[in-house]
Amino acid sequence: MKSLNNTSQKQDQLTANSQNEKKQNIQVYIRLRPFLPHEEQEDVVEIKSEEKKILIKDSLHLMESKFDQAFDPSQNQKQVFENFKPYLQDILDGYNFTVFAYGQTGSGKTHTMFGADWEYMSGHQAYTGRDLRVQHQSTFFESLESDHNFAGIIPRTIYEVFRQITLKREQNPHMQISVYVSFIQIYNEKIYDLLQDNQKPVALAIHENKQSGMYVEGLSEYQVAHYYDSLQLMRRGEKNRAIRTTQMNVKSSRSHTIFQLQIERIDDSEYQKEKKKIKRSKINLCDLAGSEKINKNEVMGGEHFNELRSINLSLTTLGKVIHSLSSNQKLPIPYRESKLTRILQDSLSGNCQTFIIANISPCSNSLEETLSTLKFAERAQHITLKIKPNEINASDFQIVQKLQREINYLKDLLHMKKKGINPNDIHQRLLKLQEENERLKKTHISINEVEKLIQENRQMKLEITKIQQNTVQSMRGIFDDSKTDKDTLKTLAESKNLLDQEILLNKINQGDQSDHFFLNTNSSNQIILPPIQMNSNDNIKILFGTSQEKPFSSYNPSVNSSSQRGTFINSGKQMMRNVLDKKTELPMRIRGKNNEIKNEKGFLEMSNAESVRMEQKRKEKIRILERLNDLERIQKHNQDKLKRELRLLENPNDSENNDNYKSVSTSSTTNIVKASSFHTNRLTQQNTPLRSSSNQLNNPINKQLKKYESNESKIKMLEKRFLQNL
Ligand SMILES: Nc1ncnc2c1ncn2[C@@H]1O[C@H](COP(=O)(O)OP(=O)(O)OP(=O)(O)O)[C@@H](O)[C@H]1O
Repeated sequence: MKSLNNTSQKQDQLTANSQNEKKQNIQVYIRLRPFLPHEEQEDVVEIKSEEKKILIKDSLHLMESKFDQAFDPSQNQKQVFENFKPYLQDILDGYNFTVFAYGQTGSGKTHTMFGADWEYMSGHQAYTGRDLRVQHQSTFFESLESDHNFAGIIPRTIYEVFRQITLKREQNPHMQISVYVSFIQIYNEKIYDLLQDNQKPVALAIHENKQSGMYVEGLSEYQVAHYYDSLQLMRRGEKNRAIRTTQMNVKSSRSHTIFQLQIERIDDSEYQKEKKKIKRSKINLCDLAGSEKINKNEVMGGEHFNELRSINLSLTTLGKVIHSLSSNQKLPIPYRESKLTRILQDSLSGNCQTFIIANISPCSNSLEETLSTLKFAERAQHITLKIKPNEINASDFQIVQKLQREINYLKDLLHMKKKGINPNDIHQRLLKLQEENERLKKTHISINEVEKLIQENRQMKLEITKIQQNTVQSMRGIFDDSKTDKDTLKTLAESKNLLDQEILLNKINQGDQSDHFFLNTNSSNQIILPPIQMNSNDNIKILFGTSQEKPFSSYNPSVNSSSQRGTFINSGKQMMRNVLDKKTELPMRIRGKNNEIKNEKGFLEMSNAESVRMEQKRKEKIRILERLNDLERIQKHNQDKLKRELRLLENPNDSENNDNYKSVSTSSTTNIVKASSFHTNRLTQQNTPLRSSSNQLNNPINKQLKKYESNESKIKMLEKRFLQNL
């Protein structure tokens, strides 16, 4: 099969309208997947890839259709991607790019977009060998150049974008290019962020504005510096995706997903400074949920039925939108009837180079669905899009942002007025609150001694935390100094306890600086433990650095020879340190209402094992904090008692304070002296008994002190129990 392998061919299809504007039809590619092992091999669908045609022939149908490309089952992932590659050359010039995979359930959409399914393949005859699987998997991570069969369009597009960025930077070092990744899921007609905590899914809303077109409010956008970060985010999202086993597919995607890359490019060179331009492009890579007929004979749960209804609603709307856009009559376009069409509105009718991959199955029992997919694909071919680069002046951008802020401020004022609140009132209230705070602070100073005690308690709390940490370390530390580094690594790989793994890695980090142990590192500064140590996928420790510290800043995807690669590899220990320090954060921004952007720190998972470890740590932290809160409550109770005591001493005639004081025979001054000496004693040597004149036992202060001491011992007991429980 010949692919569209050069830019000139592509240019033929584009009609220059104005200087940078081009007209282009939606490009439609057909991909026929191979028969799966359990499927009966029949000869009803044929692909003539040279002629870009598909032929359907069975007893009832005979039909031939031509598309922009037609891929037969022998064509691998790399060959398919080669057809998109030339279009990605424009991506840094501000052109938008969308690919979506459409087709019946089980027709190969996820395979095409993401890549081969490792888990499923491991059970496959041809891929049962664990070593072979591991080998393929690491190929997938290491270099897409040499992987032909596994990685799909999404990883290959990311790789290509970063390759383009490297080339652009080589040409112009003043070029500032930022890449942001987000990952959306549309499930049951609700939009979710696949990169946020999947335990608490929050449905997000879509908005539109002139600056950025359609956008999802609250969606996280992670800033990534290279291919590996983006790939990790892709895998994190994949894990959070809704899937189900259906009659047609063991792992059927029940949601539409859109993996987004936003690229912002600013030329910062001197001669550009006056008229600095920002070029922005958006890449949407969509894996649609598969169309599936409701089978009357299948017992289907309510949830499954709802999924199907939502999937069918959005796919029917997509069909209607395509029909309206491709027809000559001016029909209303029902974008708003589903979330999918609303999000894809820009890609379907606006300023975007759009590609549809129509996936089909070779089986005769899927023929009806195949024909419906082909009908959809034929219509989509007729849609023409006007494409131009997204470019704005940097100064315009700043002005727009400032205006946006002002608008928001005015909106807030309006909102307050509507609610009957005078903004001046709010200011007054704020001032009063500040005054009140000042007053409270002063009162606080007058009970200085008590403050000291509080300080002491804080110190105690710190010590408790320290003890806890030491206990955790000593209880969990399993490493043995006499072990060789190789043994240490072996223990690490075999260890089921993730915390043990971390401690061991820390030991390696902090330990002997000479190269006693051997770590495999590849071209991309990944660390791979030797295969003999692999018991499960989790033991393959492939660790990634992140953009902030740039541990892998010398990463250059364009370099292929292994000798050149060798020069990139730092010391393995150094890299481990990079990974184990708090380097798991990426800059992240979240789009708010009215296109405001909030900058935050985002977390990037290292691996499945890593994420489990993080979760364990989080739970541990919560548990410890809860315990500490308990302790703090008891301490506070004691402090309050002491405060009351002190107040009483300062003002002994205050009858409200305590009736017991009426019976105190000694003078108030004496008591004050005693109380202060107690506090001083508490601060220096806790167990020094209080010396007083006569009726020690009857003295109410002593009674209180006794109570305090008994509470103290209670606290100690609690601490002890707490530490034992750890
Ligand atoms: N080109 C291909 N080569 C080899 N195997 C393939 C190919 N396309 C699909 N498959 C296999 O077919 C099965 C179904 O594919 P996949 O899950 O990608 O379908 P899908 O269209 O995404 O389904 P759904 O809509 O239900 O999620 C998988 O086991 C996949 O590995």
